[in-house]
Amino acid sequence: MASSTGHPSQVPVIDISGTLPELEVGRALVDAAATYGFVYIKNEGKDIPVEAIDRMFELSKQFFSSPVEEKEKCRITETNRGWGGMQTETLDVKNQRVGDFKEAMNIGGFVDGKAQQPLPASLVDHEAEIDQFQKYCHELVLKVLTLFGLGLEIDPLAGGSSWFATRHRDGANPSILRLLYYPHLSRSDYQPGIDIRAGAHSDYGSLTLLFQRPGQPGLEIRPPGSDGWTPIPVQPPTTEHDPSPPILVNTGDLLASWTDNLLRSTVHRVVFPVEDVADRYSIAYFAHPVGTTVLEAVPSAKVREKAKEKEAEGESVQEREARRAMTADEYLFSRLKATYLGLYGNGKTEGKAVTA
Ligand SMILES: O=C(O)CCC(=O)C(=O)O
Ligand SMILES: [Fe+2]
Repeated sequence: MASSTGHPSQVPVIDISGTLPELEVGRALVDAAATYGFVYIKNEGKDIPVEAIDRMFELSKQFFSSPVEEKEKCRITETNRGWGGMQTETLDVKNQRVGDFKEAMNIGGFVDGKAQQPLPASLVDHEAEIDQFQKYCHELVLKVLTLFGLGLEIDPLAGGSSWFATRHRDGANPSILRLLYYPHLSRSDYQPGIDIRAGAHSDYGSLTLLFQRPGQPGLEIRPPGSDGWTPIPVQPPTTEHDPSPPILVNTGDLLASWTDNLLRSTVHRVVFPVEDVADRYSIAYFAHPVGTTVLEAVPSAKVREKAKEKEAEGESVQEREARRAMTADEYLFSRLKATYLGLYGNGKTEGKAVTA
C-alpha cells in the first residue's frame, strides 16, 4: 500500500457565500473538481449555521457513547439505514486484512419530519434537529450543483445552471446523512500497514459533504494521476480562524460518469495519524439525484469535449448509450451489486459501504 507523500494538499478553499462573482466561483469549483475531485467550502456559518454543525456532532457523540444494546436495536439493514459497529465494514475489500476501525450510523431522508427507520433512544427526541440538518445539507448540495452548472456553462435552453439541481430537488432519492466515529487506538496496539480507519474507496453518489472537527485529522486522497496519498488537513491555511472548519465537498462516481469524467471521483481513505491521540468524529452527507433521473448527456460543451476523449480512449457508442439510458437508481444498484454482493443475497455480511 502506498504511504502518504506528506506533500501539502493543493485542494483549494472556495468562498461560495456570495462575496465573489458567481460565474468565477462556479468555474473555480469545476476546476477543483476536475483536478482533485475535492474542494473545501469556506465555512463562516452562512450556508449552515455553525451551531447546527456543532449540535450534530454533540448528538453524534451522545449516540456513539450510548450502550451497545441501544445501537443494536437499529443495526443496518439492506435499506442502508442504521448502525454498523467496529470493523463490520471493509471499504477496500481487495486490500484490507481487517475491517475499518469505525462505527457508522446512516440516517436516510425524513418524511413530514419523521425518520423512516428506527432511531435509537439517544436520537429519537432530536428528530426535528436531524431533519433540519439534512435540509441544510440538501440546500448546500443544490447550491454547489447550481454553481457547477454555471461553471460548466450548461446550455440555457436546456435548463442552464439549474440543470443538475432540478434533478436532485424533488422526489425520492437515497441520500444519506452518516455519523462516523473512529475511536483512537493506542500505539502499542496499532499494526502499521494493516490497521486503517476507512479503507481506500470512492463515493458512489453525486456529491458528498464532509464535516470534520479541529484536531481530528486522518483523511487522505489519491489525486488523479498520482499513486501517493495526500493528507487533507481539517483546517487548511487561511481557514484556521474561521468559526468552523471548511466543509469538504467531493464528487462521487455517479457525477463523474455523468460528466464523462470531467469532474473526478477521487479515491480517499482515513488513516490513524502518526500522533494519534484523539478519537475522530466526522459527518458525511451523501447526495444522490432523484432515483428516476435518466443520466442523459450533460448539455455542456466542456462535457462534450470530454466525451470525445472517452471515445478516443475506446468507449464504444453502445457502451456510452447504455450508460446514458440508465436511471440514477439503476446506476446505484448496479454499483452495489457489483461491489457489495453481501447485501444482495450471497450470504456475506461485510462490505456494506453502500453510501460510499
Ligand atoms: O470520515 C471521513 O473523513 C471520510 C468518510 C468517508 O469517506 C465515507 O464514509 O465515505
Ligand atoms: Fe468516502
